[in-house]
Amino acid sequence: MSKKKNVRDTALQLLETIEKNQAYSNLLLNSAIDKNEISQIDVGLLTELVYGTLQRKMTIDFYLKPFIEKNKKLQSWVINLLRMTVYQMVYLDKIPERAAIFEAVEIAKRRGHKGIASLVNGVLRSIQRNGLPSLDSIEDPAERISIETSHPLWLVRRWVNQFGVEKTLEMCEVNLTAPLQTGRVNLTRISRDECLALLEEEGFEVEPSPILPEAVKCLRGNLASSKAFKYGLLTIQDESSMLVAHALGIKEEEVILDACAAPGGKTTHIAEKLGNSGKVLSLDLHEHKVKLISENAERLGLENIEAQKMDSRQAATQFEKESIDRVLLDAPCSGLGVMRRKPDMKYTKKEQDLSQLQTIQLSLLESVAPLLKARGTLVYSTCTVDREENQEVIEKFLREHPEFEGDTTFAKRMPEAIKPLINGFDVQILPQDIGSDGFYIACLRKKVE
Ligand SMILES: C[S@@+](CC[C@H](N)C(=O)[O-])C[C@H]1O[C@@H](n2cnc3c(N)ncnc32)[C@H](O)[C@@H]1O
Repeated sequence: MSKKKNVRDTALQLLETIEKNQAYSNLLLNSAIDKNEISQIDVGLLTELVYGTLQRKMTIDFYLKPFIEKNKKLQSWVINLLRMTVYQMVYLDKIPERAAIFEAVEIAKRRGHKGIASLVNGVLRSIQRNGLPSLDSIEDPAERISIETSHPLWLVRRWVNQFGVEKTLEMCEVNLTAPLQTGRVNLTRISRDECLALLEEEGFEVEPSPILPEAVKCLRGNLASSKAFKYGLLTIQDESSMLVAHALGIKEEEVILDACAAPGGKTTHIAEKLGNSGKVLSLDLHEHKVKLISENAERLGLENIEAQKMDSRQAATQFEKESIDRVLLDAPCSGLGVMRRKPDMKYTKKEQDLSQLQTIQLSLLESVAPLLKARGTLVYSTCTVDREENQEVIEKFLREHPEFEGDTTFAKRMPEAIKPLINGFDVQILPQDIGSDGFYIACLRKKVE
């Protein structure tokens, strides 16, 4: 049997690669786990060390600031080692502080030399002895939230402007928690109760969601490894994403266009709601992603999906005008609503990214709008929580397109838990609202001319 790597060495290596190459933490972590380099019992700790250190990076850097300022030439691996160890000392109850410090000093000896090991030991012992500096000295509320919850200041200021201090703090705090996995039962093949029973038989701890009739919450286990998933009875999907197919108000036999469809989470839900009748035209820009839509359709036994590679900004030239009953534009976006799942995103996103995205979002809407039949429904959605990509896009689109209006009947199609959040014909769900990802949905209708 090959010798397994030390879990903290591996975590440190991943933290460095993520920082240097701006690599995605989830992909790197999965690949390290798949390579089977660390022992199975260390998988949980590796995930905790990498995600936790990333999640709390700005707070930890505040604690480490005096030491880093005093030792300006510290190499990046030493800083990451200190971060990872402070994370264990402050946030992980199960690891005794002295054990965390001992492991850090051993790594410093292995990777550096005696001098570095002694510096690491000195910094960590000093924190252990003197405690952490207080955040009370930070007077500005946005700066305080930024350091306390480890979110970039530009983003916190933006959110404070849009949602106020209280909601921003709540959102940032929820972003630090681990998300619950949810699944969508394929009701064309099995009832939710039957699916729950199958999952329980396999040892999963699951319960029905009180929000949507097809949703299940997974409290223990990874649904991706279940037989229900393998045999196409289940899709892993956040509940906020499931709302989209409800917003569309689908009727059997209709033709629905999903303009940004990969990997097919919403396309397959729409196809299920069509009861395998009608047709879903599913487009995506990238060939390899289109393949994912087809694979998911096949796994779920859905035969009413036509997936094809297309730049949907050209869709108006590829399909007949007014030929589609309902259109979904689940637009490419900044993903600020799913930060819980991708902590590295907090440090790589730039404010200017948001306005560039608005241009793309508007041109996609522009292109799909003529394809819709009169009285047809157009749903625009994103997994972000920013006005510039959400309400502003819809306001601009409606200003340019008098043939469209907000569809206020949309509220009737939404579950009770969402109704208080609805603002006429759109809804901005924040991650703290119903325990889902942050998500935006607007529902428009084409008028009869
Ligand atoms: C938010 S994701 C879609 C998620 C998908 N609706 C689901 O539920 O699984 C946005 C998708 O838009 C695709 N995309 C971006 N620009 C596009 C374009 N111009 N035309 C078509 N697809 C595009 C991306 O490749 C990405 O897969």
